[in-house]
Amino acid sequence: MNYLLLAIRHCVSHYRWSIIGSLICSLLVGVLWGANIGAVYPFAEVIFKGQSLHEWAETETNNCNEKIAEVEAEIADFDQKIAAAQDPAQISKLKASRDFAETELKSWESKLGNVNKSRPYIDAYAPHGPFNTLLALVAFLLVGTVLKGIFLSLSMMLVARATQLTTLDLKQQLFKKLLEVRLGKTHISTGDSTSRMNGDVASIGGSLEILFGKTVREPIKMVACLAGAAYINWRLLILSLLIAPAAAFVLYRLARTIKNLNLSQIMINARITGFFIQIMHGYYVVKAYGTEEYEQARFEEKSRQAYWEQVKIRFFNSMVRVNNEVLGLGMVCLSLIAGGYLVLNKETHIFGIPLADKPMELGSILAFYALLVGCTDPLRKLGDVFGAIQAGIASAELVYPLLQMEMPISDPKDPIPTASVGRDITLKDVEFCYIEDTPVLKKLNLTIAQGEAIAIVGPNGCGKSTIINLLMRFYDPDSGQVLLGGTDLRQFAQHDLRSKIALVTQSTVLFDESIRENIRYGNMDATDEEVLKAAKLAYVDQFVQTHMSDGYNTMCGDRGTSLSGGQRQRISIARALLRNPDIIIMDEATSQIDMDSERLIHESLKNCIVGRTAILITHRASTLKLASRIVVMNHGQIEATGTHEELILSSKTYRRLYVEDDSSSSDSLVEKKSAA
Ligand SMILES: Nc1ncnc2c1ncn2[C@@H]1O[C@H](COP(=O)(O)OP(=O)(O)OP(=O)(O)O)[C@@H](O)[C@H]1O
Repeated sequence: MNYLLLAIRHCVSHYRWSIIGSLICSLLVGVLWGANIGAVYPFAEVIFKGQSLHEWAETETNNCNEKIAEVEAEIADFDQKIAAAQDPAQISKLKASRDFAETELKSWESKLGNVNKSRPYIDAYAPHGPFNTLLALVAFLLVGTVLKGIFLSLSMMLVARATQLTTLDLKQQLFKKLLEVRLGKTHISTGDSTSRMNGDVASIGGSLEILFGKTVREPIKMVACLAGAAYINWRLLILSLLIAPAAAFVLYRLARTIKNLNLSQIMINARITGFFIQIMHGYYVVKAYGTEEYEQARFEEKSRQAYWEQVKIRFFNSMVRVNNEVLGLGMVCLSLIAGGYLVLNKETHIFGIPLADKPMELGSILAFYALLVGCTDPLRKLGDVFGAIQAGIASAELVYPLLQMEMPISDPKDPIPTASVGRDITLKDVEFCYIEDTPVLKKLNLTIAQGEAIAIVGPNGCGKSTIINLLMRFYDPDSGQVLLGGTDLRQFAQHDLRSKIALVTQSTVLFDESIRENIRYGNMDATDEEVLKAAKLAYVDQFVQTHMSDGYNTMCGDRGTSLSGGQRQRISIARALLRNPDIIIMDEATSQIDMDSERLIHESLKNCIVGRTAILITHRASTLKLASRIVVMNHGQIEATGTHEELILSSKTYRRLYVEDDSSSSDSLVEKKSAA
């Protein structure tokens, strides 16, 4: 419950007036519910005795006075007998009977007091004649029900406002957190993130709505009924509630089981979501390799697990309902037996246990039963929502630890502005591994002077992109330092650092927005003219004018899939150019550019890197030519540094990658690399 309490606290502290308003409305609903059921008492009195309220009050007053006189006489009799008695045992028995008569006297006096209090109102307002009284009661029931409906609706609206706004806040916080904590070595899968954001937040919102709605309203209704029943006969009520502790224990055990089942269900659903997203992304691979049936079978296996968990949850939820219905029925049965015995035999005791001060009348026992039956409806409704609350508790146990997760990559308290340092980059004794004991970078040292353009080459998996990950501070090194202008990157605010860098990655990521907006992503403040200028420089304009019917408004599709690989890369280069960065990083940024465009784009890249620190990870000879220095990496270390000519002589890895084929052909270089 702890984590759900955080959601409750948020809801109450941020939307307190809605919650207070809903509580007041719920209270009124409860009172009206009890009052409507309590109306059975005068209704029964009128129907069974054919009296108006005036006559009833008259009869009650006379009846009470008679009873008071009778009991007073009894007490006086007991006093005489006690005074005359010798045997201590008999005296104590007489005293006990006298005490009981005293209680009965008080009860009649209290009833007389109540009747006397209500008489002025009955005299002033109550209708005359039994039928008119009946009509007034029916009108009271109708008005009560309409008012109850109005307050119920108000309460539901106010609760919905508070809980939906809390859900919205939670989504915002979670979105912000997911943007932060997926950096570094924290592994949060897409399936888990999606599941937390959609299913779990909605489940928390749903259980808050129930908690502030039904779980407040229904118990108030129950309390109103129990209070009415206690007013009629509290001893009989306690007897009726004897079954409650056992039912509460069963409920407690069921709660734990349902919560654990919900946790496991959420995990399975997250795996299904992750699997589904993966298959949708790899749709054409599935089709091309004809693995539909295989994937269908995998999907079915995962879905079946979820199905079984769901069946178990449904079973235990139904047990809650059964438990609550047994509790409700048990209460009514116990009171039926005991109350029936008292009324039929005009008794006040069962097995010597006093259950009533005076013999119960038909009207009061009927009202008592009606009030107990009035408790069973809220009990049943609470049983129905119990499972949803347990699901909310389980979801909160997954969402809140994520929200409280420390940022794996954090900003310093007093960040140094990047404007105050140079743009030279140094990697000093950098060691890094993604998985423990599997080093990717090993004591790596590299310096890139301000304004220098270097190319990094090396076989697949040697750690080139990992250097970029550290430069962008997507990860921090395990040991050693990455420095900008001599200052450790950890001393800068991440936003400030990244604002100085433009990154073009091999797998271009475009959003399902227009081409214009995808370019503008590089600088959200750029004007349309600036966007167009960058687009022209990156040769986006060329294909937009000839191929795109909607021009720059053409939508790029889900992850840019409506465009070709080369078109996507050009857009991402335009995006980088628009950023006007101090440092430019190109990770295989031109691998999909066609031969025609290659020369033109390289002209624009050449202009782009002038005066900037540039890091080019490339397999293309033409891009290599843009660099003043080439760094050769192998097994997470720098093997050699130099110009193309120097490296041919000094580096075995470089020779293996670039010289054994015709180095003037960019195509052959790419092929050679792909085979590596
Ligand atoms: N997120 C990750 N989790 C675990 N291991 C990773 C992760 N990213 C990369 N690696 C591993 O780190 C090593 C270096 O990867 P990196 O992407 O830096 O290589 P690269 O030189 O850029 O390769 P390529 O030329 O193929 O792009 C590889 O062995 C890779 O499997």
